[in-house]
Amino acid sequence: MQKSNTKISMAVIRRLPKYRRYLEELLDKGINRISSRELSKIIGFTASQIRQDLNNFGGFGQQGYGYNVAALYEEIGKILGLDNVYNTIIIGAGNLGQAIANYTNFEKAGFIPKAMFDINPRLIGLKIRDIEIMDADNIEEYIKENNIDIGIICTDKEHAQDVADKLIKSNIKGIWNFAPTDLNVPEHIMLENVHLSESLYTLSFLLKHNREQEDV
Ligand SMILES: NC(=O)c1ccc[n+]([C@@H]2O[C@H](COP(=O)([O-])OP(=O)(O)OC[C@H]3O[C@@H](n4cnc5c(N)ncnc54)[C@H](O)[C@@H]3O)[C@@H](O)[C@H]2O)c1
Repeated sequence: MQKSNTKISMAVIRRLPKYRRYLEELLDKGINRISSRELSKIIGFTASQIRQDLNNFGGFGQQGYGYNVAALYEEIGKILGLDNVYNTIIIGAGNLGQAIANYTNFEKAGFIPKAMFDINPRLIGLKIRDIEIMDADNIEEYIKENNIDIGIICTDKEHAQDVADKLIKSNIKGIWNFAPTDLNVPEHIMLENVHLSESLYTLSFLLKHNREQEDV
């Protein structure tokens, strides 16, 4: 029973992949039923936080029984849209772009890498696994002809906004941005940033101040 999740806070949504990861581990161990208290022990959120989070989506637990791990895992996957398949392209076929192209688990989760794009003539025409690196001049045409949902930006930060503008013009739906810059995108484009250096500098702070990390 899934309620509309339009009003769910981003804080809750950002916890869902973690729930799903722990539930997958439980399934791998053959555990099919878990109480919010037991889940709390392994995941680190309080039991009431867990109940509150999952109630947002209609609640999957039953008093005295707890949660059915497989059902909850599947439902969270659906809420996250992981029952869909997404066509993706990677723009910037350098170190990071190639690493992402080589990481087959994204593909297994339904994020299909259809092509890569670069401006470097030495890269154009090469393949990473079976994914061809194409000339960045052809991005817009390719997106329109191949029903691409997500553009993954792996260029340097100086070119990232130009690339984003091209993606937006071609009616891309989502952008996964790895360049360390804040992109300007219209509201209808879903944008998710991965700023690795910010995470590293947070670790630096934690080391310097010897503070334990807290989940918010
Ligand atoms: N490699 C990492 O682990 C890492 C870590 C943190 C952040 N990042 C960020 O990710 C991005 C990529 O890093 P990298 O190490 O892969 O860099 P890289 O220099 O190896 O690759 C960048 C690629 O983007 C291409 N490019 C530049 N402008 C382009 C355009 N307009 N269209 C298409 N391709 C274009 C370049 O030719 C190059 O091949 C950078 O913004 C970097 O700051 C990378």
